[in-house]
Amino acid sequence: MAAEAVSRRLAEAVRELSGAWYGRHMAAAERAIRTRLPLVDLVVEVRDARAPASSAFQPLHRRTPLEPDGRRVVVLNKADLADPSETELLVVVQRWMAYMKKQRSCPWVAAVNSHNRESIKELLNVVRSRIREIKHGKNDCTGTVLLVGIPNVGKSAIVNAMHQIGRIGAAEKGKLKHAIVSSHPGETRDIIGYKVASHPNIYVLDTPGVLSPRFVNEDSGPRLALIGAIKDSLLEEYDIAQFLLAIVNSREEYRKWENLNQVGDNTSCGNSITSRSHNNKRQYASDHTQDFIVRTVRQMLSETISSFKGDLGEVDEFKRLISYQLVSLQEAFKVSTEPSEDMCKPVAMKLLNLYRTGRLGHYTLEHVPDVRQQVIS
Ligand SMILES: Nc1nc2c(ncn2[C@@H]2O[C@H](COP(=O)(O)OP(=O)(O)OP(=O)(O)O)[C@@H](O)[C@H]2O)c(=O)[nH]1
Repeated sequence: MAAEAVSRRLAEAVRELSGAWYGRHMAAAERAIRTRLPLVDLVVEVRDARAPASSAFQPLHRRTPLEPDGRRVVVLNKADLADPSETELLVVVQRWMAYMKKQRSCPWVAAVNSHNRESIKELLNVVRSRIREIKHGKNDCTGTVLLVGIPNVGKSAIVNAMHQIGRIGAAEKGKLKHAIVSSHPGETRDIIGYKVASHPNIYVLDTPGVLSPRFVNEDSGPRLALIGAIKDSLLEEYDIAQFLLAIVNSREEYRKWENLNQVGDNTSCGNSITSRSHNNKRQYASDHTQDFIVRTVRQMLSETISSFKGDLGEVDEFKRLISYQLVSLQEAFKVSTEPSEDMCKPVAMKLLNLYRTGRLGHYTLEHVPDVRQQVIS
């Protein structure tokens, strides 16, 4: 309840923006994507594994979808940042639903980490086999794939990885292109094609991120702000950081940070989505415990939650803890500013950066039972 109150405040701030993120450029991109939808063989919809429902690409769902051909693959990217057990469960549930329905209209769902070679290879295999199916097994054909999604979900990172890993000829390797990857949303401005495979030839079109001005769900705004799909500059970073702390304080992850100084961090989750099935050392993500700042921040958060004497079920008490944590974090981050300057902003930005790069643990913001109905239909 108390955490929800913090979330509601951010939801209001997002609502007050009235879709300010949806500018002329995004509207033009949406039109261009719609024009291409009927022309391509396959659509790969990229979502954020931490918010699989809120990060759905609305333009696909508002109009007659691509089904019943089932020419859609849903990629839950940034699986390394989500709670691995929740992502795996969602993928399994979704695949079962597809199997039970025995319809090709259910999209194939894959959890991916675009920084992980094996993960991208698996995705390439799925795309390749889908294209072969659609082209009736012909190897000498050409397939086109439209990669769509909201801003900052990692479309360009995926296309770069597929382009580099895809089995294209040595001569073609010299012509490798690079899509712009950035931690800020809205960097991709044009639709650009990349060859990712031969026999059959497969071209993937990377598209600009499009986030609809209105969300289906009231709770989506804060989640989309936290995962970085909405430009931080449109909101107060401090509000987003408070929402993040509300989540951290409500989950159990901090308990693993209690004894950081004594025995080292035993929170190593690795990248269990992709690492479980492969024995490649490089697939294990760092748990960042060698990073002094990360350790200090985790420890500080753990201590402040454990030692808090107030009632965390009470909204005011819960907010008091968050305010206290944000002040304590100034020291942990070694933020020093002039007395006249606002210390909150740099602290909030640093905290968000830790979360968005997976250094503050693995949090899925939407749980499987809640999203199953709406998530991947
Ligand atoms: N941890 C992690 N970070 C990722 C992953 N994929 C992408 N990123 C990061 O997410 C940020 C956004 O990636 P982009 O590829 O630029 O996202 P995009 O969807 O093309 O963004 P737009 O240009 O806004 O449409 C970058 O900082 C990437 O490094 C992933 O699987 N895991």
